[in-house]
Amino acid sequence: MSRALTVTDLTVHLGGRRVLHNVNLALDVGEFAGLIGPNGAGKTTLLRSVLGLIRTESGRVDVAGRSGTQARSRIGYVPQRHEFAWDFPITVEDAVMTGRVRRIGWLRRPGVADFDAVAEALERVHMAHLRSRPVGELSGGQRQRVLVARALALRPTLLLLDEPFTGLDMPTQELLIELFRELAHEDKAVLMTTHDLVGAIHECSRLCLINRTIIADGSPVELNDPETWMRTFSIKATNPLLTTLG
Ligand SMILES: Nc1ncnc2c1ncn2[C@@H]1O[C@H](COP(=O)(O)OP(=O)(O)OP(=O)(O)O)[C@@H](O)[C@H]1O
Repeated sequence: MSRALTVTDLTVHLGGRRVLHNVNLALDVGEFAGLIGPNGAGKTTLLRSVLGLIRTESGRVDVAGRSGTQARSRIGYVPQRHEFAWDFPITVEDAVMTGRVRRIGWLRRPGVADFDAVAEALERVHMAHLRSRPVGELSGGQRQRVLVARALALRPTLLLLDEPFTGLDMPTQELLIELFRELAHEDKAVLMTTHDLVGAIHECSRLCLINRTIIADGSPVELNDPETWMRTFSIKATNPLLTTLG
């Protein structure tokens, strides 16, 4: 099993406040991990730090044994849906091709390999038949599938997903969860933030509980101590969430 991601002693300050403190996390190819924590816990900040989009105070990020720009070229990122410019007048195929820009270079034209990667990514999310549709005409579920295809077009080693199920109906959630599991079984590691705790416990092979730092990390079965969940979410022992999670 090869290591896809290593985060070592990562500390991040934003707006003069410490948002992440000494975060340590390691993920192997084959793992489908859920990054779980309350609002403001630093989940998105951690993903954006791994992507190199946020200046870190200290610490180190390695992707597939590399750091810096080389490492980032191995990451596929699915941002929250509202972060994409859906009113931009481009087709589904063009939107997915933007995922290849780092590989193609800003001023070059896409080649055969790029069109192949885009076609394959669209097939995987069942969107090939809509490749010529303007992105502004898509439903929420279709938009989410475009974002996933855009990340896959890069053929990444590590896939980072920021709340991919928000506002999706059950069939679309099922299609995506099945895809994420398959991708992990192939040659990737998948790290997903989610507020769907029950779903994460059922679907993820690993859970990373975070509240500014990693509170606990293990398989859903290993994380059976209510104290851990109480610390992560700052809740009392009587909170119904603990009963729901079993
Ligand atoms: N650009 C910024 N400048 C200052 N503070 C920021 C900035 N971005 C995020 N923060 C703060 O960092 C903390 C972590 O935010 P982040 O979005 O990473 O949390 P999260 O766990 O993803 O939350 P949620 O579940 O609500 O999406 C929050 O307190 C937030 O207000």
